[in-house]
Amino acid sequence: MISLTRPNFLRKALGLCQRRVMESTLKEITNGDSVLDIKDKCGVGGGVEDMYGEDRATEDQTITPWTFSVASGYSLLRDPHYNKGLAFTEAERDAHYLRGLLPPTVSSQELQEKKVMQNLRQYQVPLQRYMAMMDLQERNERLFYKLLIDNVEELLPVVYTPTVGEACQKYGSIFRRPQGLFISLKEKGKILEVLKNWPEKTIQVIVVTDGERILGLGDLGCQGMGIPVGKLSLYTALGGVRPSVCLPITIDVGTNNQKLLDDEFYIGLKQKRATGQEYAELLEEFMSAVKQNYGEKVLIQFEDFANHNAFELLAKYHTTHLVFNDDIQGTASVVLAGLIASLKLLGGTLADHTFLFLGAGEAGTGIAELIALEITKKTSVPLEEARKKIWLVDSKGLIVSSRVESLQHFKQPWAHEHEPLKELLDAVKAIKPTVLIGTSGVGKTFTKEVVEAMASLNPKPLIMALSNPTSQAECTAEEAYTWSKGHAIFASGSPFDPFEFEGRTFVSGQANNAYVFPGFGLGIIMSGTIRVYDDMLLAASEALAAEVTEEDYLKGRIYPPFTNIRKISANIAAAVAAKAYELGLTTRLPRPNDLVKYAESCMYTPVYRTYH
Ligand SMILES: NC(=O)C1=CN([C@@H]2O[C@H](COP(=O)(O)OP(=O)(O)OC[C@H]3O[C@@H](n4cnc5c(N)ncnc54)[C@H](OP(=O)(O)O)[C@@H]3O)[C@@H](O)[C@H]2O)C=CC1
Ligand SMILES: CC(=O)C(=O)O
Ligand SMILES: [Mg+2]
Repeated sequence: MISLTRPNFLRKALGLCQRRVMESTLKEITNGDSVLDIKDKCGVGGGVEDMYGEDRATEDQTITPWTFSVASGYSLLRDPHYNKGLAFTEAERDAHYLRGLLPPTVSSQELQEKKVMQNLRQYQVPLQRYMAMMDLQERNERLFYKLLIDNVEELLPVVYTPTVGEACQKYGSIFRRPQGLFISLKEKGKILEVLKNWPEKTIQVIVVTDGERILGLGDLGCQGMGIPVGKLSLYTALGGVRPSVCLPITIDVGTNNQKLLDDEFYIGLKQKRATGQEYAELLEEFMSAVKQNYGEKVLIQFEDFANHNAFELLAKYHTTHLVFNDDIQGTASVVLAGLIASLKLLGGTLADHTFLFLGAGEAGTGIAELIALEITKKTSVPLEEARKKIWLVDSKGLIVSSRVESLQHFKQPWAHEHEPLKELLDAVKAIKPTVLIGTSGVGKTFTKEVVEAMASLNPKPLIMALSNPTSQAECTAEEAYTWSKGHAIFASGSPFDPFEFEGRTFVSGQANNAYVFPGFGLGIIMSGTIRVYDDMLLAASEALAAEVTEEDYLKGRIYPPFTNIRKISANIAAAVAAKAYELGLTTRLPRPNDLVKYAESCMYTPVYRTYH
């Protein structure tokens, strides 16, 4: 294998494509800038361009003295991108200096998968499974993704919600190796340099958090890193985006979590959160550096920011950068898909239903707005009117017009005329919703009385307990089915096991943004889309809803199983890309004829490659 080596740098074995090596080398030598970038900066045309960018126009630039070397067998075994463990063939063992470094047996990837699954299943504690999976990802990336893809229903709760929540809470203690970039206040003024320290030069998706609202677990500061890492592993496993183009980032501006500040193993800045101008300036530098380093078409997914920053960042950057807030937009698209699908069971159109939310933050108001938008697209009802079918309750009670002056801006559109009500149960009785959605981040808030009230008002109450992880779910599947006497249609943000009630087995759906963001991102990347528009979210919702089958409905679910997720992601990607082409937002031209086939052809597969 040909590899590039560099002191203080993660070693990167390339060698599968000579051209990629040369391009990458050229970027490195020129400190990440292309020759044209440098010429732009110098304001001169330069002499004859050689492929190393070493013409007169670049003479005053510092360069990194790269050397090419052949990776020894030992370092090949320790490179997670290329390691195949016992699956190296006899010929590869000869060609790549591996003789003696491995025991004699040659195993297939399938056998390796079987063994690792067997080992994983022996762990009783979910966090141990999580750590074993993270170890595998660091040891053998392709095997990690093969496991995740082939056993998605079993392993999603391990690498994602609920276990990732516990992992973030204990991240300081279980931390072994950095899996993404940490950008803290200490790096202010140097963020572009920090980005250049990442070993991969071509990045297409960044998931970034500042750790202030990790699932429903609150401020976990720097330990929120588990979330971008987990989300990006789903980009690859569920959406087929290559792992090398994914970059997890945690921005550390401190934490207000006193428990973490007092914890000797805490890995982040030991200070209270920076706010106001200091925060805005760091984020501005970050956003500029990302665009400067990776160009216009890198997708930046904001994840688990507290709502006061989340709405502001989206509003500030959606016209200048390719940004997407998963908690506001991705969640909205997934929930809307479930609602569209549920109409087959509930009857009527969306406009015929009344929606009540517990929780009026990112998820709640994001979903509410997309429902209203969909109603206006499907009927001639104006947005203002459509919003009147949607009610939200926050920590102070029902959002009503008498509260409007004191409401945050994102709640104001939902302040309808009504007497103030403090309790959710009173709101259910007064508003008489057909659909109840939990986005409060507070567990056990859909009480027996609330579910019974929903069941008394509706033959089939639709109840969604979206808060994560499981401990924060507004109610469990068992509670929803038991208290509604088997009448509820139920979905939740974190998964629940099938539940048997009076001889019938109910399989609830997982209303989680993981259904949409991987396919959504793939659609954007493969079409070279440069901005995210709401119509693309609606297209994703329609595509996901179309995947729900009669068999799913019979089991009581309004989402398809995750087992088919790669096919689903290809369809979502195609629908999103088609909408982006229609809106003129794409740069990958001409438009491929068959976007589903194109999406499938773009997908990363984790099978081992043969090394010559
Ligand atoms: N299933 C999925 O795909 C997703 C799930 N989520 C989950 O949704 C939850 C909320 O996330 P997000 O919207 O971003 O969080 P926010 O902090 O933006 O919003 C939380 C909202 O809940 C309200 N709230 C808090 N406590 C109560 C209470 N006891 N009674 C009534 N309302 C209450 C808050 O009220 P106030 O404004 O008055 O403070 C606020 O309006 C999290 O648990 C998260 O994991 C989020 C995204 C996706
Ligand atoms: C699923 C998700 O994005 C959340 O709970 O924040
Ligand atoms: Mg989130």
